[in-house]
Amino acid sequence: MGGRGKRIHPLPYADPNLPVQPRSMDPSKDLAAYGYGSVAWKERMESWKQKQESLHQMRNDGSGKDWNGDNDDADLPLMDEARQPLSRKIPISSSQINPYRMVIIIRLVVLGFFFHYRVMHPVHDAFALWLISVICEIWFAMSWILDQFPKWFPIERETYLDRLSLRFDKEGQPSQLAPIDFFVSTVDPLKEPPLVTANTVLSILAVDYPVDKISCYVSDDGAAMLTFEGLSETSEFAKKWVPFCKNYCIEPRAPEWYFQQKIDYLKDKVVPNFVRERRAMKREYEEFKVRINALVAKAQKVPDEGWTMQDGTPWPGNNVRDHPGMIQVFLGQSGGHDVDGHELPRLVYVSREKRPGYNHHKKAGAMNALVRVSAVLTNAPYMLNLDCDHYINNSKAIKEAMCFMMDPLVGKKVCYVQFPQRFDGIDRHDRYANRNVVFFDINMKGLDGIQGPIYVGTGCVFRRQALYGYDAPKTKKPPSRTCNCWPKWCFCCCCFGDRKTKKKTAEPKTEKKTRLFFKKAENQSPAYALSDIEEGAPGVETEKAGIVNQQKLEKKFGQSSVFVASTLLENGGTLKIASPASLLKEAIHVISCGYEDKTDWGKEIGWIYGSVTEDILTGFKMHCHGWRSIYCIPKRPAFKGSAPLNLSDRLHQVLRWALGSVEIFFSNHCPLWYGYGGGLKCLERFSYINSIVYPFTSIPLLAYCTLPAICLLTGKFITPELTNVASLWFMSLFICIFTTGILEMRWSGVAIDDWWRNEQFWVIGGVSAHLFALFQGLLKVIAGVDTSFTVTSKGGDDEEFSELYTFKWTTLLIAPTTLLLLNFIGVVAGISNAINNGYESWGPLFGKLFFAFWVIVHLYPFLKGLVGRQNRTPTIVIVWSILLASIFSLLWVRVDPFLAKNDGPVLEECGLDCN
Ligand SMILES: O=c1ccn([C@@H]2O[C@H](COP(=O)(O)OP(=O)(O)O[C@H]3O[C@H](CO)[C@@H](O)[C@H](O)[C@H]3O)[C@@H](O)[C@H]2O)c(=O)[nH]1
Ligand SMILES: [Mn+2]
Repeated sequence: MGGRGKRIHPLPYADPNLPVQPRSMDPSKDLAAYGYGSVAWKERMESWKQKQESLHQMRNDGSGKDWNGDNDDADLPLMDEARQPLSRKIPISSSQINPYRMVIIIRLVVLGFFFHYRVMHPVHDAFALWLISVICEIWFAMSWILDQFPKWFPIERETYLDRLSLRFDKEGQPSQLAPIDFFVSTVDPLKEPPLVTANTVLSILAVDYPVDKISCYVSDDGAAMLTFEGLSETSEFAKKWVPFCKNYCIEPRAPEWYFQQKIDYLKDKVVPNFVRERRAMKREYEEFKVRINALVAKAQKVPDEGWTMQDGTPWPGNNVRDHPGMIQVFLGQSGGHDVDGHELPRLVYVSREKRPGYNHHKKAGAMNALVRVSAVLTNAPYMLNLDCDHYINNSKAIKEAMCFMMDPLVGKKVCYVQFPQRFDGIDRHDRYANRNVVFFDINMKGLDGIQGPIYVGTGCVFRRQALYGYDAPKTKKPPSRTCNCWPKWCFCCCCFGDRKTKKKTAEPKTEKKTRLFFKKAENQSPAYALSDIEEGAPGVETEKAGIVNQQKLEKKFGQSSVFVASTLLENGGTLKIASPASLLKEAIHVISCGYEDKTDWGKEIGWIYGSVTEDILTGFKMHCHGWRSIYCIPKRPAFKGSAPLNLSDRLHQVLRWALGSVEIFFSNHCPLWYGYGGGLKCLERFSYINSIVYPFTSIPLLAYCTLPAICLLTGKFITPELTNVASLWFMSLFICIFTTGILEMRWSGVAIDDWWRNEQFWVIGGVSAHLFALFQGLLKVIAGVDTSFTVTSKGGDDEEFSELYTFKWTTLLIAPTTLLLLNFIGVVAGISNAINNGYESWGPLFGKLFFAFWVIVHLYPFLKGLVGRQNRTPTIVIVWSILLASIFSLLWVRVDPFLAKNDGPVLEECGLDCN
């Protein structure tokens, strides 16, 4: 991990010859955006209101002025439908958002008075309790502020797919939609079943987009022949599946989920052949599934001599930690057509080289390898990355993204379009808040009104140029990288041509389809020397300048002229003169493990290294470069994935996320210090800070959850006896907290149970996984213990929810279990004590019991998970009966184990010095 000294990189590539755009920072605009209640803010509100009105008018008379908020003064003349903006911002209605904002302000004021009271009124006979609780409360208040204010300007968006097709995809004309490369990452075929990956790949190949514009790259970090063979089977099955999807417009286009739908599949279907074809296809899919199962069964036991491929050669990836890079192209122009004779999208298997002694950077490293391979082979200007279990659920998803990316006005500044993560197969009550609804439907909408949502690792369409570490273009004039402003050596880039010309001149395939392409490590060298690229570029001077430039770029992007040349093509396209075989050779070169040495990969370019939550870091970097991102929520969820169902797996996932945040906190990319003076907006920074400091909240949370038990056991409390004024502040604070919650649910449409699950899991995760993450993170910083990326298993499709009830013991369970026990004991002790001491002691007890109750209800789903299903009812009954039994027995015997006398030598017993 880099030192903390080098934090700010004002202009990382200040090379005069490079098309670096100065950052688009407009201080006046930024101030206006964040000075709540200031004059500027009021003006902004006014102009917004005016805009709303004119917008309304425009809708009514159907004129097409650009009203996409980002370009206030862009004057598009009134034009026909095809020239209208492709998307629109929909602010939350003021009747919903204004009360919400008002309550937030009130809450802030009340909080001030609350703390004034708390600080001025220490509890003298329980000073430690008071001090700890006040510190915790201050911390909670601060984390509330970090979480709350990025939700000040929530927005939603609407896309116009019909306008997109009118403009770029007219019928009867060659489509002008931009090409896109799909990335799928997989690592362990046992935890991530090949059938799951196959479904994802099939949903990509069948997506509703021109075939010649899409390519699918699958990264196999496990170098598993099972994955490879699974993909080979998948490519064969795709020849039947893809035309079926397209002919009958079915959704979703992942067969497993399509056939599993419990809806009337004949609804809206009018083609007479459909029923017959569907039946046949279902059969085909079942046969395919069995073939995959057979592969999986075969892969259970590794033969002594390792795996052998069908042609008899040994599988190059037999040693997972030490193997060459492998690439295999399935389908595509020369890989056979579908059963209707149409072309299929390219499907590329990629397993990057692994050697001992190299840091492979987990998923981020895999993604960067794909960025380079795809740049060499297809170089689409956009790419979409998906985890192997996240299939395309809405075949129009890519078009949705293009409504932003290809919009001439909004698009240029957009680095990525993030879709919310949605899940299948979660238990109805979503016990462990797997759906994360609060995050995806509240926080992310809030961020979209500022600088855009954070990147969540999957379901995200990127602009390739934004991943290359460039600053965002200025608002007014989007950059045009035409060749006349470039040194001559770049001329050859222009003859790379775009895909369409390439398609026509495609060369005969030289590789036999079944042969896997890989190369031994010893003689890895660039397949293209600089001279190849410069062929035909006249002029010694310019040539020299070109070489210098080229060298600079190679220092940044690595030693591949083909790759470097590809980075200069803003609109994509590849080298026309090269044969597929030589391109594959180059592709092997760019996935070799030494390739990234001494380059900017993972530091400034591509997916950023240094954290197991590479996603936060990667998005953060782009926002620092002044890009904005877009949050797109189509009616039909764009992508769907799976989530860990049982308690232990879920806690481990949350542990990894929290650990990733702690890693970022201690890295030089910590949002608290990094990137000032760049393009990162203030509230956006708040949100990033929130997303990396939250594991630290686990410490005050743990303390706060222990307090009620201690209070009950000792008979002390964290506040002195409340005066009327004081209880007024307490009450108002409670009411404010409650109302913000309610109003938030109202504008976002999140249901109360989702919201409540989120609260519960915040406590459960907080006192277990986040706490551990903190320790592991510190261990990493102090002792250099490396962190690992444990993938979650993407369950099978066996018995429904059986996963939910599996119980696996892990140390993560200790802290919450102890808390639960302590609070139960506290309740028992408190009640029995009150009974012993007569009527007047019930009043103060009430507050403490409420406090303990708060802890117990938050941990309730945890208790359920602990208890499991087999003896679900009995065990809970047992727990409760133990509780009640002890209360009554204590009452009966009238002994009090915790209080010897009424006025308290208890303090020594609990170990707290409360004075
Ligand atoms: O060395 C590795 C480790 C993981 N992966 C892939 O990373 C993805 C995510 O792994 P998963 O176990 O499903 O993690 P989740 O917690 O479910 O994933 C969320 O959180 C991750 C960050 O921790 C993000 O990378 C993911 O995109 C996001 O969906 C999977 O496709 C893996 O195949 C690799 O390619 N190489
Ligand atoms: Mn996952």
